[in-house]
Amino acid sequence: MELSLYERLGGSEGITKIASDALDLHLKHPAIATRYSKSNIPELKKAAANFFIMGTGGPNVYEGKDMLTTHKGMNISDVEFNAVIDDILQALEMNNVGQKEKEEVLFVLYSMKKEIVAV
Ligand code: HEM
Repeated sequence: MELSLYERLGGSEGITKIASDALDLHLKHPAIATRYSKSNIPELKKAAANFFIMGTGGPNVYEGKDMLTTHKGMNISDVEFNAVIDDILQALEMNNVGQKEKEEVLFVLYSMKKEIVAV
């Protein structure tokens, strides 16, 4: 049987590193950096890691809000959504994640677009 995406991304440790790298890239990304100017970055990194741990088939450790509630009223654009996805793909590459796993993550991220953009 194939291992879960969670396991193939390096489990909780691997995903925590990927989420942290992705957030660091967001903070340097001109299209989206200001969105996080009031955020508690360590807390947000933890929430992002836990969300991905749960969403890839790991333990159910996420205690944050659902994606629609989180992003409602933020008026997020397509450009911003693409910027977030670019950063996450770059973080996956920085952590030597394989092509198949990158494609699976991209698919999961893209499927959440309708709960995030212009909601
Ligand atoms: C598939 C794409 C995305 C995913 C999976 C995602 C995921 C998350 C998660 C898990 C949280 C934490 C919620 C909580 O702690 O309750 C969050 C918060 C947030 N997200 Fe997203 N997000 C995505 C796209 C975006 C985009 C495109 C933007 C705008 C550039 C954005 C801006 C924010 C902001 C500003 C917060 C709140 C930060 C805070 O409370 O300090 N997100 N997101």
